[in-house]
Amino acid sequence: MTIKVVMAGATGWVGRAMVPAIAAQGDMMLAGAVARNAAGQDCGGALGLPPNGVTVSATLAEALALPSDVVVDYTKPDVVKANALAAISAGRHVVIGTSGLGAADYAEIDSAARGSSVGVIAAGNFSITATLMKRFALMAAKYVPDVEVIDYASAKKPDAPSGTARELAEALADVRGRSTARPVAEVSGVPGTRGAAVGAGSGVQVHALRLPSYILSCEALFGLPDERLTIRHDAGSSAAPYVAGTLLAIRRVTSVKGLVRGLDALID
Ligand SMILES: NC(=O)C1=CN([C@@H]2O[C@H](COP(=O)(O)OP(=O)(O)OC[C@H]3O[C@@H](n4cnc5c(N)ncnc54)[C@H](OP(=O)(O)O)[C@@H]3O)[C@@H](O)[C@H]2O)C=CC1
Ligand SMILES: O=C(O)C1=N[C@H](C(=O)O)C[C@H](O)C1
Repeated sequence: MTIKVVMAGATGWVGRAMVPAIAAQGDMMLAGAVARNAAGQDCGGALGLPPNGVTVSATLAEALALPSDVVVDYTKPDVVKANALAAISAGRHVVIGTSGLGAADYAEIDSAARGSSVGVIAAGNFSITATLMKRFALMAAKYVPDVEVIDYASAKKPDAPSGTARELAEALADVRGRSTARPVAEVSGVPGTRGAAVGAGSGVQVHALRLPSYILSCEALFGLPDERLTIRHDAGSSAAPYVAGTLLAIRRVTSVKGLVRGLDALID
């Protein structure tokens, strides 16, 4: 079966890496593309590639008027949830790369997907080394309950924390034991400097830095008396590392019902 894929955010940093990658797969075809500024243009031409016969739509609703199986979203944090729910209600499976959503949003998306008998795979980071970072951090959290997350991104990133840090903190909060840190409510001075708690229960403190020069780096810091462990991922300047994980999710999502969160759930 050929998987017909709609790429929402086709002209963006990740989308423009995904479009030729999808076209190069023997079991996939690009069935639609969404981006406002290139609306009406041939998608290949809009990316400086040979024409591919897919006309860019201004909205996902427009792209959903044509047949497709999977919608991939790499758009913006303020667009992704509505896109995902619209795709689900149109009976499409969804792969979510866009950041900005948390556990409550994903619970809603999961319920909608189950209601429509479609699958959703979402990952804050589709790169293999970021996924390993999450896996190693979750292993460490079983032994070391005191952990905090530092989230480094560019000065212009519109959301905080990043998708990478949010998924990591929410997952860490689910497995780690009781922190020995003084509760933030009992801290004097400027308690906000202790970061924000992300995740269930008392959460995991996340500290988001936004500075020119960073793409995305994420650190889980674990502390025990007289020793520390740092597990860190650094993203580079190309979108290439996200392509293979997103293609894997496109293949897997057609046999999923409801939400699967994290690329780590798809790899052994
Ligand atoms: N999960 C992962 O592994 C990764 C996640 N990300 C996340 O993915 C998201 C996208 O990142 P990136 O590719 O850098 O973003 P870009 O800003 O480079 O691209 C965004 C794309 O979405 C389109 N878009 C934006 N707003 C709308 C809208 N309202 N309607 C339709 N299309 C829209 C843009 O086109 P136009 O403006 O013309 O509409 C563009 O094509 C971010 O949240 C980022 O954090 C990034 C890398 C990896
Ligand atoms: O906005 C970005 O650039 C990135 N965002 C993703 C996130 O929010 O975690 C990750 C990616 O490495 C780059």
